[in-house]
Amino acid sequence: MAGAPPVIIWEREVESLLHYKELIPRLEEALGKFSSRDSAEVIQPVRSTVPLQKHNGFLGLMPTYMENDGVLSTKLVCFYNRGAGSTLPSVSATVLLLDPESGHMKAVMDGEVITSMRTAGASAISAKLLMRPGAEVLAILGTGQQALSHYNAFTEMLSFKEVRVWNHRREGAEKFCRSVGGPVTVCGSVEEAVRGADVIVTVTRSTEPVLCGRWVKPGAHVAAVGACRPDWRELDDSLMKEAVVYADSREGAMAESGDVILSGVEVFAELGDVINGIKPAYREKTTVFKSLGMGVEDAVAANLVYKQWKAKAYKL
Ligand SMILES: NC(=O)C1=CN([C@@H]2O[C@H](COP(=O)(O)OP(=O)(O)OC[C@H]3O[C@@H](n4cnc5c(N)ncnc54)[C@H](O)[C@@H]3O)[C@@H](O)[C@H]2O)C=CC1
Ligand SMILES: O=C([O-])C1=[NH+]CCC1
Repeated sequence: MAGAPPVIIWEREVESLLHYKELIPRLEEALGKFSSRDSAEVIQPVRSTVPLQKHNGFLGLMPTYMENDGVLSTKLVCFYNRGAGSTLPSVSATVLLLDPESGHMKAVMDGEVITSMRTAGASAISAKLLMRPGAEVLAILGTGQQALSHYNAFTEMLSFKEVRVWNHRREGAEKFCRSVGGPVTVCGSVEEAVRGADVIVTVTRSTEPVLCGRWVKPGAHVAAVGACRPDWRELDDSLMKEAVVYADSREGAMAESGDVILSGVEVFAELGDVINGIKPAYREKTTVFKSLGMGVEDAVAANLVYKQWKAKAYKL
């Protein structure tokens, strides 16, 4: 017999219920649980992906089960490499939260805010763990959705004296500056943006390297978020070979990251290995965190949204 119908929690409401201060500690815990490879903690296969050739995109299916926490979810995410003229978003997502015992659907949620915030949250964790102490300059390459969430997460959770942005279309960077709260410098080239930067975030839709190792200060930390297909790149070979490479999921990076696969480098550790104290954080070296995005990040974010929604609905 079917249970109660699922609640529907859409974009504005997700936005009002999800906050980095609550999300980031849960993400950190989840990354650690994922890397423990304990099936009672997290079961999360590498996402299966269906090409949407006609639309230059992909549908990714991202199921996750956290038995000990009683959380079962799946995200359906479509991501596209849109042409310059398109007004449609590059990422469109829905998260389904289920009761693991009955299989009934508890909630259907907008997944775009969740995707933006959990991705930026994971990158902020990578910077907290891997950037040099006293980091002052943040450079963001790309000025779309992920750039905005990364700006918000990094300025809220960490502290920088200077934020620089670059976009392949200058008007995009200028619009970004007008839309954020604090001071940001628009740079005319990638080199200008990243020279001397302590932390660099790459959040572009590029399929070719945009960031070259020769411009990157030794000891800088790079959170590489775009290029989530095996033949897409954001970082050049010299940077990949110079850096100690961390990833959210080793299997994910080896299956999906063009920067890892095509440069031929090894993933040194998962972020969760560092969180679990299994692998060191080489803060003094140049480090790359290759983010592909994981279902477990969506699961904890969606579970948090659902709990907050229930607390609000029932005034708990
Ligand atoms: N690692 C993860 O968990 C996630 C990764 N992504 C990926 O992150 C990237 C950014 O996503 P969004 O911010 O949502 O996209 P968006 O479309 O909102 O922003 C993309 C930015 O890249 C710029 N861009 C487009 N073509 C470019 C090119 N050839 N060279 C340099 N810059 C270019 C655009 O002007 C824009 O500033 C995408 O590749 C997306 O697939 C998105 C969600 C999660
Ligand atoms: O994890 C995620 O949701 C995505 N990774 C690449 C595009 C969307």
